[in-house]
Amino acid sequence: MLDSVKRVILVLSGKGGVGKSTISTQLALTLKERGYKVGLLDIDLCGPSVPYLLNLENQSVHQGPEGWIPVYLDNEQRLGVMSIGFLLNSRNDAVVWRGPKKTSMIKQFLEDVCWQELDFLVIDTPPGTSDEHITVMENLRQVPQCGALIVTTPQEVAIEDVRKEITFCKKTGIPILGIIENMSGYQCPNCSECTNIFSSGGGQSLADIAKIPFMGSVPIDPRVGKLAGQGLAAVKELPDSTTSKIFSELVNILADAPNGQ
Ligand SMILES: Nc1ncnc2c1ncn2[C@@H]1O[C@H](COP(=O)(O)OP(=O)(O)OP(=O)(O)O)[C@@H](O)[C@H]1O
Repeated sequence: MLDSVKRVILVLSGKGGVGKSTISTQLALTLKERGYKVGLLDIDLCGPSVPYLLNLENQSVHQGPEGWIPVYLDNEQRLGVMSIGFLLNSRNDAVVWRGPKKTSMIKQFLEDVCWQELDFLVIDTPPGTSDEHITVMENLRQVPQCGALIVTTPQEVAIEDVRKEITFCKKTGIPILGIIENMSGYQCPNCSECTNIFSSGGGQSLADIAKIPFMGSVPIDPRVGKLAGQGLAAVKELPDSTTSKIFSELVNILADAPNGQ
């Protein structure tokens, strides 16, 4: 039920393991810390990591009279979460489904979850451009305030795949909000110095070439990795970190953007 959702942010990546779920969860947590009502929908059917990242692994989803009731992170119900992970018996269960079954599950996720009134719905997608993406894009096309945030790492191979994501968004008509680079160098937790382990500046130069806003570079910060599994926001726990600054700025941009673009 997306009628009660003001803005949808689709988080995409060309490759797996670039930190898309970390970015999605930290974005949702930052929005919640700013006082927004937020939903986080994990449509990575084969590798749902959001329940783990928010320390909600033992929770399950309940069926209410009007549809599925999301799992809430907090008592005030400011952050609701829906993931296939809540429907599996164990973290080790594998979803071995063909396209049509995946498609109908995603449709259910988009149509049958009672989100209540939401300021933002953040959707964490699987890597690449699969059946799940096509289904979600087709269903979101009617949502006027919907845009995609593309996550990449600085390496050339990841950047190459972002080009495909850009083309995919253009073909499916979803506006691109911007590119965010993750794992951009290693930030030492002791001295805060940042070392570029991979190449640097790839996300920024691709954004310049494609004329897409660049939303910032999140360094590899072991403290951010540790927040995973605890459902904690970097903006609250690590207020002086680069990661915190990037997410604060990202939320400023998203909050100010007219029509979500
Ligand atoms: N900026 C960061 N600093 C430190 N660790 C990070 C950072 N970003 C992600 N990680 C860690 O990298 C691993 C992969 O991140 P994540 O699960 O978010 O990637 P993903 O792109 O969603 O993966 P998949 O494609 O498999 O769903 C996790 O262990 C996460 O804690």
